Amino acid sequence: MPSDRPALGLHGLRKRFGSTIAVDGIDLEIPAGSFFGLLGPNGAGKTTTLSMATGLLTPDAGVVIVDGVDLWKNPTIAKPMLGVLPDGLRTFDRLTGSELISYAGILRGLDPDVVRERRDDLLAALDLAAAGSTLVTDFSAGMAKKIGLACALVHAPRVLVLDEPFEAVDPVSATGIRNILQSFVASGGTVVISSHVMALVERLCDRVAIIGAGRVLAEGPLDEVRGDGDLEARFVALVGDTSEQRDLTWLQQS
Ligand SMILES: Nc1ncnc2c1ncn2[C@@H]1O[C@H](COP(=O)(O)OP(=O)(O)OP(=O)(O)O)[C@@H](O)[C@H]1O
Repeated sequence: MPSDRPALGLHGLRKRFGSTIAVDGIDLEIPAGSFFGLLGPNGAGKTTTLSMATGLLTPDAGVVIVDGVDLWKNPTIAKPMLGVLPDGLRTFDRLTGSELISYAGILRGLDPDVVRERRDDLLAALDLAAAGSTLVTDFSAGMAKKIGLACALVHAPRVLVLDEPFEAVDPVSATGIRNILQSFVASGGTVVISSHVMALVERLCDRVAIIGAGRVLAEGPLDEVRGDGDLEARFVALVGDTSEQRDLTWLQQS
């Protein structure tokens, strides 16, 4: 059973890169057992937020609490509770997919026999048989995403934080990933994803947050955030269309 304690709490998170304020005071509580969607336009601060929430990027200010443990004060206790799929993080590209999953498992302190068993399960479940013996450097974008997901899952963490897990993944694989994540949540696990695909978020997530310019614009149960319309309409209403309207007449073919 999920506990009453939030699986992940972000309190007053801030991050600035030079003159760019990427995250401007984000507060979010993600209940245990929820499937949480983090939405926002390009450059809204999703990746920066998730990087700070998972110990990959030091916040300028703020606190991250994983199941009651302060991540930045007690990383050795908090980090093993997380399974993280970062966005575009470089990895060891002279390893095969299979070796990379094993490495992730060993790094988490798992017994080698357990690692082997889980690695084979993950390669099969994520349809990664070919990637198992392919060097990371030769991966397609979708293969890299799926191996990254396998590395995030191998130690059976309590909380999965996945930055755009469905990006570049084919529809059959996406169905497999959806099934894995949904049964993880049904068993009491917590999933946080960022995504630009509204239909997917509406289908999977029970809670969402929409962020813009590094701030939370709306947060809560999916039905409350989207209100009477759909999520895309709410997203556009909150974020606004900032693109300049121009007719690209030079693009017209006749
Ligand atoms: N390492 C960095 N150095 C400088 N600026 C950065 C860095 N990382 C992010 N930014 C800036 O911080 C802001 C937020 O970026 P971030 O990648 O968090 O947004 P995002 O919501 O994940 O965007 P997208 O949907 O396009 O992936 C942007 O203005 C970006 O240019």
